[in-house]
Amino acid sequence: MKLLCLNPGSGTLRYRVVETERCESDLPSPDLERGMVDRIKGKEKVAEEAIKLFRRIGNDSLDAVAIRFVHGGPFWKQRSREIDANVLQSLEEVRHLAPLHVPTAIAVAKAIRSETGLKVHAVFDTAFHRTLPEHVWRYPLPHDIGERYRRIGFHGLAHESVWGAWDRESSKVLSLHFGGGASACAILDGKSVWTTMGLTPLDGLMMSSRSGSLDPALVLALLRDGRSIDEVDKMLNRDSGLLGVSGISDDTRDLLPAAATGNSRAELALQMYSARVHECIGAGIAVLGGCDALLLSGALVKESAEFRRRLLGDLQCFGIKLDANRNDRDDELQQPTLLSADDARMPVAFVPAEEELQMARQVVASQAPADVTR
Ligand SMILES: Nc1ncnc2c1ncn2[C@@H]1O[C@H](COP(=O)(O)OP(=O)(O)O)[C@@H](O)[C@H]1O
Ligand SMILES: CC(=O)OP(=O)(O)O
Ligand SMILES: [Mg+2]
Repeated sequence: MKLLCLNPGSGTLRYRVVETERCESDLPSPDLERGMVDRIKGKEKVAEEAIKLFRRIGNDSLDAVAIRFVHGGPFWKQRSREIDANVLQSLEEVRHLAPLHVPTAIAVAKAIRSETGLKVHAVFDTAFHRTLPEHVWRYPLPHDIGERYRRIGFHGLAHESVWGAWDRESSKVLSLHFGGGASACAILDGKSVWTTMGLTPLDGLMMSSRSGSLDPALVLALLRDGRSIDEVDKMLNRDSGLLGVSGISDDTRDLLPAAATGNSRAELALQMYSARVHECIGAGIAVLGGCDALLLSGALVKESAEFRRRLLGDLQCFGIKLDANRNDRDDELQQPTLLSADDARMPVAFVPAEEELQMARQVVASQAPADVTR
């Protein structure tokens, strides 16, 4: 099956055409066509780009389309599901739980469905985290709040694909993904056992325009001080993180040079981002009881040696030591690349997050009769 995988993130639209019969093979990339529309915001624009792409690739050369849904709503434990009007309605109901993602994915789904009679699959970024143990997924709230308000976890496509591309002999893996959103995932023998995002992808690490974790009473204080729910939602999701602190940009391609030329708010934003990553590396290692490999992925670490140094350069207490020659390169990392020194106690590597390939795998897996997530 020739599947067009569309991945609308918080800052980009990535796409890839995958021949699904080959997506599990270890042969050189089963790529037919792939790419990214960068620096794109707003659901209408993303949907327009998706349609342009679909028309260019051509209805006749495709068998189906898959769209990444960051929040799966009632389907969050499933790998994927064919979209129909009922599925779309259920996903509409969780648009507020991932406001940077779900409304856009819905707009893309509607646009593609109005263009073609091909099957369109929603692929869920949450399924990998269905193995979180209860003491991790449950919040310390009154017990009868139940499962509705629980940790779900996101970036599952990225974390699972990174784990799958790494040496599967490693039992304890800490995966750190840095895109517009950022999260960590502790993986024990291939299963997600802890992750920093929660009920929504606003939780955990500081991000490009998202605050990450805060004192929950701060949200109450903002509301009590007269801001509306929508204003607070916008502040936390769109006006915070690197953008809010720096006041310049949500993009490390702007902030790193600004910090280098003395912009103190750009420097502060980058320091705060790294400090939260340091805290979560400590937490992840504690959760796993050690760590056989620390794996980095995502656009922010892919081509910036300096950013990787900021994140990991000062963590020798954990046995983390970047090798200057391996890390300090100007080119974009494309393949799994060891970054740590030979005498480091903990291997550190960059591993590309093949989210679109993982989407194709999830569509295939959920069509198999034995699929456990159905
Ligand atoms: N070299 C780069 N290419 C693309 N994005 C980058 C790069 N360096 C930093 N970024 C930041 O990373 C974000 C893109 O991350 P990515 O994971 O591709 O997208 P998304 O978060 O939309 O999934 C951009 O919004 C931008 O702020
Ligand atoms: C889950 C999430 O935040 O995704 P992205 O990094 O693609 O915005
Ligand atoms: Mg992304």
